[in-house]
Amino acid sequence: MDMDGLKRQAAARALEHVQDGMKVGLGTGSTARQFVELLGERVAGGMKVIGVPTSEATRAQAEACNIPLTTLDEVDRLDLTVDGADEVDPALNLVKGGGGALLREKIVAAASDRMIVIADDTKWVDVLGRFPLPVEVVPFGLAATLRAMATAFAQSGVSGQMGLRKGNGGHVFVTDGGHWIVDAHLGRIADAPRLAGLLSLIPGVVEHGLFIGLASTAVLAGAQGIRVVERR
Ligand SMILES: O=C(CO)[C@H](O)[C@H](O)COP(=O)(O)O
Repeated sequence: MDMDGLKRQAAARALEHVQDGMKVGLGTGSTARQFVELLGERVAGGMKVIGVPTSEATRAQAEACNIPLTTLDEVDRLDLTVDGADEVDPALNLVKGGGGALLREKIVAAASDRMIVIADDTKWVDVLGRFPLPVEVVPFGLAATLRAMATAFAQSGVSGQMGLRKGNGGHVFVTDGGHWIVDAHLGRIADAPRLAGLLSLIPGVVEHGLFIGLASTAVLAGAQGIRVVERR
């Protein structure tokens, strides 16, 4: 089966957890896209749910699928968020933000009673860090923020190149929130919670792509079938 087929399988399994009347966070990326498409089919069939999208791209897709939407200004908690990830480790800590939506993704996940991560099984890693860590920053004072990030890396025992993410045409990639993203090539993050805490202390860092203790379930689709991992 091709990658899209695996992503769809994971999305379909997560859909089994969506019940009538739920408020659902809608993730971003190619795997979350499969979930939104399948949810749209359920809505067309009469299921009553209300979604909160984690990006403008997901909002556009959900609207096209006629999924009713709301915001976190209008509802308090969400029952469930279903989102993809760039990496998942055995503690269900994640690297996210490959699609640049990490800030809204984390806000929505943190407002949810449960987060189910859906992915093909290439995203499963023993230790986070093979995928470059996205860090959303404000443009003002970028050099100072990069220096502070390098210090945070050293204090948590990692190092590596940092690069400002470029989008189409080589222009700086701008997030839905109007910020920039620095991708940090760290290789191996032995203590992800510590690094997450240190990055959160830096004034110019808006948010980082380490999702610690947010995911409760991972649904991983591979050639051998689907594996469901619950956080202990
Ligand atoms: O964090 C994300 C977007 O900010 C995505 O969930 C992550 O990049 C995985 O994307 P895909 O499902 O396309 O592999």
